[in-house]
Amino acid sequence: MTTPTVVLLPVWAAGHLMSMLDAGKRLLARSGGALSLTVLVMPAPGENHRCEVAAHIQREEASGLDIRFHHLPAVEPPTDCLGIEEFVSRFVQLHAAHVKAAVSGLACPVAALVLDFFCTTMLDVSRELAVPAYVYITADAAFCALLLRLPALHEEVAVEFEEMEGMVGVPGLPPVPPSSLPVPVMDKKNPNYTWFMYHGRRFTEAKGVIINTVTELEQSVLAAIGDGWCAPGFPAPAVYPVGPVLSVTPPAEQPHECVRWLDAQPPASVVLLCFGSMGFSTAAQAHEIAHGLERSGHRFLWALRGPPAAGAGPGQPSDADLGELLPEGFLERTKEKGLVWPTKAPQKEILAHAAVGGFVTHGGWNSTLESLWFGVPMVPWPLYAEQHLNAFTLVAYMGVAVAMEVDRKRNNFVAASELERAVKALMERDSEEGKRAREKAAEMKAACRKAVEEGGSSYSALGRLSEAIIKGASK
Ligand SMILES: COc1cc(-c2[o+]c3cc(O)cc([O-])c3cc2O[C@@H]2O[C@H](CO)[C@H](O)[C@H](O)[C@H]2O)cc(OC)c1O
Ligand SMILES: O=c1ccn([C@@H]2O[C@H](COP(=O)(O)OP(=O)(O)O)[C@@H](O)[C@H]2O)c(=O)[nH]1
Repeated sequence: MTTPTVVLLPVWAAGHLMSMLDAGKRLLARSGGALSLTVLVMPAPGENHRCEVAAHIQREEASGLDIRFHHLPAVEPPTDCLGIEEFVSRFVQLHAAHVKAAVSGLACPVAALVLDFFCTTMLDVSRELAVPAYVYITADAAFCALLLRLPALHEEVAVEFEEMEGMVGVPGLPPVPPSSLPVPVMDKKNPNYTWFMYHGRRFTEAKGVIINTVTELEQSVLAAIGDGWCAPGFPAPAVYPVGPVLSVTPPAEQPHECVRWLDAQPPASVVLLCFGSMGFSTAAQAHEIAHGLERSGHRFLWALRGPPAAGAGPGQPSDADLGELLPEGFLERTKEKGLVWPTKAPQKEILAHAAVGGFVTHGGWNSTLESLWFGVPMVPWPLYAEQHLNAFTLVAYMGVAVAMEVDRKRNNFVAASELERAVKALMERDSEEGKRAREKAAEMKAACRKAVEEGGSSYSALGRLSEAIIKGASK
């Protein structure tokens, strides 16, 4: 009989697709040849994403691993969506018939369907085809716990969360300030919110949730999910914390200009500022950052992107026009101390460099895991998606970051004085706050590395997952 296959259904966003593919490859290796991998590829909406996805797939196909890519037919994207979560969820839903046809048409037995958390509408397909389904969470366990809890929270809190008295209870987490909830949760009237509730409710129908996190990082939250505390009255999903799932590639033969600059800096002296694939600064905000950095006196590597160009999509920052974005004379005054990089930077290579001692980050989950993998403490500056929740957990729960005041009502504005304070608190040897975050980040670096080694927590979770899938396939 042919090897049973695990079918992955990722969404096209790089931070989702790559994470899921890497998790799938680890599962493949852990199954010892008992499973193969099939990836269903939805044609990404938008030329940019299509090219990015094609490049990733080309690289994977050249790797010689037992992965088959099955390209689904294109569908007409919905045109009346109010936000990204609604768009992604509805766009995925329109692929139901194609996913069903693709899965039922596979020549080998299908052991499991693994769905990105935006794809829970496909749980109907898995039920119709009697294929066990798992949900893959590209973010942390705290995000998973909140989504599981959201339908009940919705009933308990009649007003907008911002208007409620007190804190939000999420099992396993310290009380969460309403101002730290993810963007789509901040407006109950928006379909994005309804979709988040929908996905959270449907997580309980899956055989299990696979989370890109590490047990040692989120022990109490993972226990709360697994014990059914997040959605009482519904089946508790089996939990598989398999992270950190990151693709850390060997350094390039020709070191990048950022890396060459770092080579000339003292150990742990540089603060990196980088804001994910969608983050950008207006000129007003860039001025505040520049003044804050200059006044902090610390060395910096700043990946600066500008607002999307006319005609570009909302999630596509432009390469920075430094003359337009930075204060007069800033580059000249700081040329001995800093580098401003005006386009996408090689973030993982930078974080791996011994000269980097701190990271001001938008707090996307992949960036967070990369920072912890290299033991770099953070100052979170949340911008979009679930990043405000991440910022809270990094500071108040995991203890690996120093807090910074971000004005959510003013487009996540940070004043120069506040950035200066946070950078000093993070970087200075005699700062108690910084010392705590540095020690905890170093501890988590060790925990992350141990987790993926033989016998480690994530290695074991992957083993349990592989066994559960193989057992399900043989039924
Ligand atoms: C988690 O909830 C949200 C996710 C996203 C989101 O959307 C998205 C759309 C694209 O077209 C391209 C992307 O790269 C992309 C990425 C993305 O999520 C990122 O996922 C990471 C792993 O989960 C990480 O946690 C980051 O913080 C996310 O930005 C968008 C969104 O609202 C804007 C969400 O609520
Ligand atoms: O200038 C940049 C910005 C981002 N990234 C990478 O893009 C990913 C961002 O993922 P994350 O989940 O942090 O945030 P998102 O961009 O999805 O919001 C991470 O792997 C980063 O290393 C990068 O290499 N250079």
